[in-house]
Amino acid sequence: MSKTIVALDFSSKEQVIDFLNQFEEPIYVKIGMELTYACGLDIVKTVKEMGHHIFLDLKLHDIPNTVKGGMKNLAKLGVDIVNVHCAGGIAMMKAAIDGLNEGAVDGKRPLCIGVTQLTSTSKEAMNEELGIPGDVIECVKHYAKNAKEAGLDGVVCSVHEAKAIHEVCGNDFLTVTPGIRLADDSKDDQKRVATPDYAKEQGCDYIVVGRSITKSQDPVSTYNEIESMMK
Ligand SMILES: O=c1ccn([C@@H]2O[C@H](COP(=O)(O)O)[C@@H](O)[C@H]2O)c(=O)[nH]1
Repeated sequence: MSKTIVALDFSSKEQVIDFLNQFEEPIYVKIGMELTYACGLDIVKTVKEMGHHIFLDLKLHDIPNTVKGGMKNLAKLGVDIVNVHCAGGIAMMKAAIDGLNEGAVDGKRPLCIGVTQLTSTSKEAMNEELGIPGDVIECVKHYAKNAKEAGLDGVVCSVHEAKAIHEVCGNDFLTVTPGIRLADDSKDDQKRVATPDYAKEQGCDYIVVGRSITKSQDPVSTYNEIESMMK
């Protein structure tokens, strides 16, 4: 199984098909808000039929009953991973798992992971704008422990927190890490970034890579380069 999840941040089905047609083997992809809001959930079926593994990144965050109902319907799509915001709390995360179990296809529910602090959030923004004191790593570890208590399978965090999360939640608890950049890449809107080599060193289970691959002159060779750093 590949360790690199490619973020399909496109706005049309045609762009997605053109992009994926460049790859000879199935890859792991992430379908997020941009694509879902442009194409609807039908895009999941299209990408699944092309044979790719899917992380459906819709980051649910609502009252427990609503999240449970939403997850029940998402589970029926047969995707591999879904997610919620840890900030929704333990009861909400437990409800997400209940909904996924109710909607499970052939008794198998998607993995569910919790977003801790977005990789676009700096310590300063977390302290001053969000009103959460302390270091990012402390908040991320706290959210990860809540996610584990709720029965989630792992969290979304930056590479810089992955090792600490495995120490407190165990090595089986998944760390899925966006904010990945090659050494010469622009950080764009990301703040807590790292290279694929460093992600490997820190024991990240999966890395999520968007623009470094999708905007590359040669997406397949960039993908292969990144994937080889994770092996
Ligand atoms: O904390 C988070 C959670 C999700 N993301 C998503 O990952 C990709 C990253 O894209 P890049 O182009 O590689 O920056 C994007 O789809 C985000 O929605 C994240 O970056 N950070």
